[in-house]
Amino acid sequence: MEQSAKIYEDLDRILVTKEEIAEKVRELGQKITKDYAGKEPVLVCILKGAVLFFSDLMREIDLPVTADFMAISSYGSATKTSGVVRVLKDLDKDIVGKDVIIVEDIVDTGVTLNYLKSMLAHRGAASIRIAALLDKTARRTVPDLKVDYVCFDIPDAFVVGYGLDYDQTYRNLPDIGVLSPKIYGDK
Ligand SMILES: O=P(O)(O)OC[C@H]1O[C@H](OP(=O)(O)OP(=O)(O)O)[C@H](O)[C@@H]1O
Ligand SMILES: Nc1nc2[nH]cnc2c(=O)[nH]1
Repeated sequence: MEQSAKIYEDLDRILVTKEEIAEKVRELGQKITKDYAGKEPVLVCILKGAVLFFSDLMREIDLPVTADFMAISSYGSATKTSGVVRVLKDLDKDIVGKDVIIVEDIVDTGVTLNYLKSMLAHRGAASIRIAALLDKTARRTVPDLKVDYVCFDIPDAFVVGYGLDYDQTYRNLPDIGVLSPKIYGDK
Protein backbone atom coordinates (compact mmCIF):
# COMPACT_ATOMS: atom_id res chain seq x y z
CA MET A 1 0.00 0.00 0.00
CA GLU A 2 3.07 2.33 0.44
CA GLN A 3 3.35 3.39 -3.18
CA SER A 4 -0.35 4.23 -3.60
CA ALA A 5 -0.99 5.46 -0.07
CA LYS A 6 -1.48 9.03 -1.26
CA ILE A 7 -4.04 8.05 -3.88
CA TYR A 8 -5.87 5.89 -1.36
CA GLU A 9 -6.43 9.01 0.75
CA ASP A 10 -8.83 10.23 -1.95
CA LEU A 11 -11.15 7.26 -1.41
CA ASP A 12 -14.09 7.15 0.97
CA ARG A 13 -13.77 3.39 1.14
CA ILE A 14 -12.53 0.34 -0.71
CA LEU A 15 -15.43 -1.44 -2.36
CA VAL A 16 -13.73 -4.45 -3.96
CA THR A 17 -10.25 -5.69 -3.10
CA LYS A 18 -7.72 -6.95 -5.61
CA GLU A 19 -8.09 -10.46 -4.16
CA GLU A 20 -11.88 -10.38 -4.68
CA ILE A 21 -11.36 -9.11 -8.22
CA ALA A 22 -8.88 -11.88 -9.03
CA GLU A 23 -11.24 -14.57 -7.74
CA LYS A 24 -14.26 -13.32 -9.71
CA VAL A 25 -12.24 -12.83 -12.88
CA ARG A 26 -10.94 -16.40 -12.59
CA GLU A 27 -14.50 -17.72 -12.15
CA LEU A 28 -15.72 -15.69 -15.12
CA GLY A 29 -12.87 -16.98 -17.30
CA GLN A 30 -13.80 -20.54 -16.41
CA LYS A 31 -17.48 -19.88 -17.21
CA ILE A 32 -16.64 -18.35 -20.59
CA THR A 33 -14.32 -21.28 -21.33
CA LYS A 34 -17.25 -23.66 -20.77
CA ASP A 35 -19.87 -21.56 -22.55
CA TYR A 36 -17.70 -21.13 -25.65
CA ALA A 37 -16.22 -24.64 -25.80
CA GLY A 38 -15.27 -25.45 -29.41
CA LYS A 39 -15.48 -21.78 -30.44
CA GLU A 40 -12.91 -19.04 -30.98
CA PRO A 41 -14.51 -15.92 -29.54
CA VAL A 42 -13.33 -12.40 -30.35
CA LEU A 43 -12.80 -10.42 -27.16
CA VAL A 44 -13.42 -6.73 -27.72
CA CYS A 45 -11.84 -4.45 -25.15
CA ILE A 46 -13.53 -1.08 -24.71
CA LEU A 47 -10.74 1.39 -24.02
CA LYS A 48 -9.59 2.63 -21.74
CA GLY A 49 -11.32 1.54 -18.55
CA ALA A 50 -11.55 -2.16 -19.41
CA VAL A 51 -7.84 -2.65 -20.08
CA LEU A 52 -6.88 -4.26 -16.77
CA PHE A 53 -10.03 -6.42 -16.61
CA PHE A 54 -9.51 -7.46 -20.23
CA SER A 55 -5.89 -8.50 -19.80
CA ASP A 56 -6.63 -10.48 -16.65
CA LEU A 57 -9.78 -12.10 -18.09
CA MET A 58 -8.05 -13.18 -21.31
CA ARG A 59 -5.52 -15.17 -19.34
CA GLU A 60 -8.30 -17.04 -17.51
CA ILE A 61 -9.98 -18.19 -20.74
CA ASP A 62 -8.64 -21.50 -21.96
CA LEU A 63 -9.68 -21.14 -25.62
CA PRO A 64 -8.04 -19.75 -28.77
CA VAL A 65 -9.45 -16.24 -28.39
CA THR A 66 -8.52 -13.22 -30.48
CA ALA A 67 -8.36 -9.67 -29.13
CA ASP A 68 -9.49 -6.41 -30.67
CA PHE A 69 -9.94 -2.91 -29.28
CA MET A 70 -12.39 -0.06 -29.56
CA ALA A 71 -12.23 3.44 -28.13
CA ILE A 72 -15.47 5.24 -27.46
CA SER A 73 -16.16 8.75 -26.39
CA SER A 74 -19.26 9.46 -24.39
CA TYR A 75 -19.49 13.23 -24.17
CA GLY A 76 -20.04 14.55 -20.68
CA SER A 77 -18.29 15.65 -17.51
CA ALA A 78 -15.73 13.54 -15.67
CA THR A 79 -18.37 11.83 -13.52
CA LYS A 80 -21.48 11.77 -15.74
CA THR A 81 -22.05 10.21 -19.15
CA SER A 82 -24.14 12.21 -21.59
CA GLY A 83 -25.79 9.58 -23.75
CA VAL A 84 -24.03 10.67 -26.95
CA VAL A 85 -21.58 7.99 -28.08
CA ARG A 86 -18.84 8.43 -30.69
CA VAL A 87 -16.33 5.83 -31.96
CA LEU A 88 -12.75 7.14 -31.66
CA LYS A 89 -11.02 3.90 -32.64
CA ASP A 90 -12.79 1.11 -34.45
CA LEU A 91 -12.04 -2.62 -34.54
CA ASP A 92 -9.13 -3.69 -36.76
CA LYS A 93 -10.83 -6.83 -38.10
CA ASP A 94 -14.34 -7.43 -39.34
CA ILE A 95 -16.56 -9.59 -37.15
CA VAL A 96 -18.88 -11.21 -39.71
CA GLY A 97 -19.83 -14.66 -38.42
CA LYS A 98 -17.77 -14.24 -35.24
CA ASP A 99 -18.75 -14.86 -31.64
CA VAL A 100 -18.05 -11.53 -30.01
CA ILE A 101 -17.67 -10.80 -26.31
CA ILE A 102 -17.64 -7.10 -25.48
CA VAL A 103 -15.48 -6.54 -22.41
CA GLU A 104 -16.37 -3.43 -20.38
CA ASP A 105 -15.31 -2.13 -17.00
CA ILE A 106 -18.68 -0.76 -15.92
CA VAL A 107 -22.32 -0.58 -16.97
CA ASP A 108 -24.01 2.49 -15.61
CA THR A 109 -26.95 3.93 -17.58
CA GLY A 110 -26.35 1.23 -20.20
CA VAL A 111 -26.36 3.77 -23.03
CA THR A 112 -22.80 3.02 -24.18
CA LEU A 113 -23.21 -0.74 -24.32
CA ASN A 114 -26.64 -0.55 -25.87
CA TYR A 115 -25.19 1.56 -28.66
CA LEU A 116 -22.15 -0.68 -29.09
CA LYS A 117 -24.11 -3.89 -29.08
CA SER A 118 -26.50 -2.78 -31.79
CA MET A 119 -23.64 -1.35 -33.84
CA LEU A 120 -21.72 -4.64 -33.75
CA ALA A 121 -24.88 -6.68 -34.37
CA HIS A 122 -25.43 -4.72 -37.59
CA ARG A 123 -22.00 -5.87 -38.78
CA GLY A 124 -23.11 -9.51 -38.92
CA ALA A 125 -21.57 -11.08 -35.82
CA ALA A 126 -22.84 -14.63 -35.16
CA SER A 127 -23.38 -13.74 -31.50
CA ILE A 128 -22.65 -10.86 -29.16
CA ARG A 129 -22.42 -11.06 -25.42
CA ILE A 130 -21.36 -8.52 -22.84
CA ALA A 131 -18.91 -9.16 -19.99
CA ALA A 132 -18.77 -6.35 -17.43
CA LEU A 133 -16.62 -6.12 -14.35
CA LEU A 134 -19.08 -3.84 -12.52
CA ASP A 135 -22.80 -3.23 -12.87
CA LYS A 136 -24.61 -0.27 -11.32
CA THR A 137 -28.12 -1.54 -11.93
CA ALA A 138 -29.74 1.28 -9.94
CA ARG A 139 -28.61 3.75 -12.62
CA ARG A 140 -29.91 1.87 -15.67
CA THR A 141 -31.91 3.91 -18.19
CA VAL A 142 -31.88 1.14 -20.82
CA PRO A 143 -33.83 -1.57 -18.98
CA ASP A 144 -33.76 -4.05 -21.88
CA LEU A 145 -29.97 -4.23 -22.06
CA LYS A 146 -28.84 -7.76 -21.25
CA VAL A 147 -25.49 -7.90 -19.50
CA ASP A 148 -24.56 -11.56 -19.89
CA TYR A 149 -21.62 -11.74 -17.49
CA VAL A 150 -21.12 -9.51 -14.45
CA CYS A 151 -18.45 -9.82 -11.77
CA PHE A 152 -19.86 -7.37 -9.19
CA ASP A 153 -23.15 -5.53 -8.70
CA ILE A 154 -22.25 -2.25 -7.04
CA PRO A 155 -24.21 0.59 -5.43
CA ASP A 156 -24.73 3.99 -7.05
CA ALA A 157 -21.42 5.63 -6.16
CA PHE A 158 -18.59 6.94 -8.31
CA VAL A 159 -15.83 4.34 -8.28
CA VAL A 160 -12.21 4.35 -9.43
CA GLY A 161 -9.35 1.87 -9.64
CA TYR A 162 -8.49 -1.32 -11.56
CA GLY A 163 -8.81 0.60 -14.84
CA LEU A 164 -11.54 3.05 -13.84
CA ASP A 165 -10.59 6.70 -13.75
CA TYR A 166 -11.55 10.12 -12.57
CA ASP A 167 -10.15 12.63 -15.06
CA GLN A 168 -7.69 9.93 -16.28
CA THR A 169 -6.18 9.29 -12.84
CA TYR A 170 -6.61 6.42 -10.35
CA ARG A 171 -6.66 3.75 -13.10
CA ASN A 172 -3.61 2.07 -11.56
CA LEU A 173 -5.12 1.38 -8.13
CA PRO A 174 -5.14 -2.40 -7.69
CA ASP A 175 -8.45 -2.27 -5.75
CA ILE A 176 -11.74 -0.56 -6.62
CA GLY A 177 -12.85 2.23 -4.30
CA VAL A 178 -15.49 4.91 -3.91
CA LEU A 179 -13.97 8.27 -4.77
CA SER A 180 -14.56 10.89 -2.13
CA PRO A 181 -17.02 13.53 -3.42
CA LYS A 182 -14.62 16.18 -2.11
CA ILE A 183 -12.34 15.30 -5.06
CA TYR A 184 -14.90 15.92 -7.80
CA GLY A 185 -17.26 18.40 -6.14
CA ASP A 186 -20.33 18.86 -8.35
CA LYS A 187 -18.62 18.03 -11.69
O1 LIG B 1 -23.48 2.79 -19.01
P1 LIG B 1 -23.00 4.16 -19.35
O2 LIG B 1 -23.73 5.24 -18.57
O3 LIG B 1 -23.02 4.44 -20.82
O4 LIG B 1 -21.51 4.32 -18.82
C1 LIG B 1 -20.55 3.33 -19.00
C2 LIG B 1 -19.37 3.84 -19.79
O5 LIG B 1 -18.67 4.82 -19.01
C3 LIG B 1 -17.30 4.41 -18.89
O6 LIG B 1 -16.50 4.94 -19.91
P2 LIG B 1 -15.75 6.34 -19.86
O7 LIG B 1 -16.51 7.30 -20.75
O8 LIG B 1 -15.56 6.75 -18.44
O9 LIG B 1 -14.37 6.05 -20.61
P3 LIG B 1 -13.05 5.23 -20.17
O10 LIG B 1 -13.38 3.74 -20.32
O11 LIG B 1 -12.00 5.64 -21.17
O12 LIG B 1 -12.67 5.59 -18.76
C4 LIG B 1 -17.36 2.92 -19.05
O13 LIG B 1 -16.13 2.39 -19.52
C5 LIG B 1 -18.45 2.69 -20.05
O14 LIG B 1 -17.97 2.74 -21.39
N1 LIG C 1 -14.65 5.81 -13.27
C1 LIG C 1 -15.95 5.63 -13.39
N2 LIG C 1 -16.53 5.72 -14.60
C2 LIG C 1 -17.87 5.53 -14.67
N3 LIG C 1 -18.70 5.57 -15.73
C3 LIG C 1 -19.93 5.33 -15.28
N4 LIG C 1 -19.94 5.13 -13.94
C4 LIG C 1 -18.65 5.26 -13.54
C5 LIG C 1 -18.01 5.17 -12.25
O1 LIG C 1 -18.60 4.94 -11.18
N5 LIG C 1 -16.66 5.37 -12.25
